[in-house]
Amino acid sequence: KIIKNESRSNPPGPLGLPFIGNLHQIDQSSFHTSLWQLSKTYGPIISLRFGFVPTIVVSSATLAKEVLKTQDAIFCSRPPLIGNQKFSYDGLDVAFSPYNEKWREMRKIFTTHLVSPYMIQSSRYIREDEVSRAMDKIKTLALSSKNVNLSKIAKSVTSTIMMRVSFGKRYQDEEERKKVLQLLNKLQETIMNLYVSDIWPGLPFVSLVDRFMGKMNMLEECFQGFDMFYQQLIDEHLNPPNIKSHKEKEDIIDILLRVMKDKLFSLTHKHIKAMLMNVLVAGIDISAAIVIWSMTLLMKNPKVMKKAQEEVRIAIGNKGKVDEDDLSSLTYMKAVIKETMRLYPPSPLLLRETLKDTTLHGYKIKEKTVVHLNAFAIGRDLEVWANPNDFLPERFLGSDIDFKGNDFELIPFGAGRRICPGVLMGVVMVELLLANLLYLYDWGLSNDIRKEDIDLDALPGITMLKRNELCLLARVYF
Ligand code: HEM
Repeated sequence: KIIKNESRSNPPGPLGLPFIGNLHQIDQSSFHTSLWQLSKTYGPIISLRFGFVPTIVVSSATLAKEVLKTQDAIFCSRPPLIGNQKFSYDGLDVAFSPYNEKWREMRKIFTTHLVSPYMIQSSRYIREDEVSRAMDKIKTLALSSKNVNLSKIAKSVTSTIMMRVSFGKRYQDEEERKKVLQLLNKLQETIMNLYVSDIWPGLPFVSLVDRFMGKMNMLEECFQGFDMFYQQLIDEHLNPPNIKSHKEKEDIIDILLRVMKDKLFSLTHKHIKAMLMNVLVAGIDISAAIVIWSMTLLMKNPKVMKKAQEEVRIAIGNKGKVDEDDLSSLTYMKAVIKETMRLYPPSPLLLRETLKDTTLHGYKIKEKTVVHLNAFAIGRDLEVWANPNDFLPERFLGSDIDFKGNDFELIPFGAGRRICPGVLMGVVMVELLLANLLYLYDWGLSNDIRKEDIDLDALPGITMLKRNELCLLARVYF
């Protein structure tokens, strides 16, 4: 009788096996789609068990509101997974830290110093400069009828911008920037690894198994690569070389070292490195992913492409480039970006952990339950979206729905206490790059490819990146 009562108070879900739970029912290479499929069978709240770890998956806007607003104070922590712990210097950062006083301090530093409106304004010249350099590169390719690898270009732009903003120098040395991009790819891969220690915490020898399987080495190697890179940059900032020629305005490392010196917060170099990790991981891949998915969907929907190009070309006239001041007038392009993030939210799953026992949708949820909010599934929820599989930016015209954390059917940046603090910085970078691509060039496919052939496959990882690079032909319009 007791067992029956207990099972009724748990959210529904597929029956698991002893010891492994539901691990065998999930496709790790496409975690969010796998969870989405399960939600179609079991409903907007499912309970799963990965090894010993109780997990729930939330896949409707109504329940997302309950989790991210009504009960945000209970659902606002993050689970201490092996990979996240490693890359956050054991939770010294903002993104992976559990919810506690220290996190509040770090988040305050992040929002008031690193991604504040002032910081966004003062780094504007960097974004405009980098986007304009990328447009010149595309022009050269266009004039010689060579393919433009937009995936490469988008990552190159977002990485150069974020590295200039963070470290105060422009990485002309391709090798060094490529090394950082490679480390970021490795991070995406290692962080998605299944660690035995995460699945069966508390069992003896689990960490030895992870070690034996080479996973810890991979993690350590990637982490050390970043750590050495950051340390070198911090040292350079503490003992700057005499030649000041390349020094830009105050960068993120300068700011954090200043905060450390002012002793307002008890910062160490490790805290600084953990925050740099957040800036790079969040700023580079995610912003590039949005631009690449937008261009992919525009290529597959030529009418939408035409409308977006007409808008920007009429708004900008013969000026020759789109500046950040011009972005506010590009209503249709902004709708294109929203629609892209509805279908391809670059962080498809928001990861949370409960701080105490609670009740959700009539079900009992225990303290330290891992929670996946499936933004991907919510963006395709038939209850809230008409024709969810169609790419229709028009649905956002004249609609108040935004991604600022108040509309729970569209949560590419999350919501509540843990909402992305970098929204403004990310969005302006995405809009500036996309607007210039649409304004300056007409885009086409090589002869042997039809628009139907462009695939929509995604790579596994915490960021949903397009698996195959998007290569297009550009024709100079201006
Ligand atoms: C443009 C694209 C971006 C998207 C779509 C995005 C998305 C997200 C999402 C979904 C979360 C988790 C929110 C939650 O759990 O509710 C997040 C957190 C975070 N993002 Fe972003 N992000 C973007 C850009 C940036 C940028 C440019 C930065 C920094 C420079 C940044 C820094 C962070 C940090 C530090 C967190 C952790 C917040 C916390 O846990 O308190 N993001 N982001």
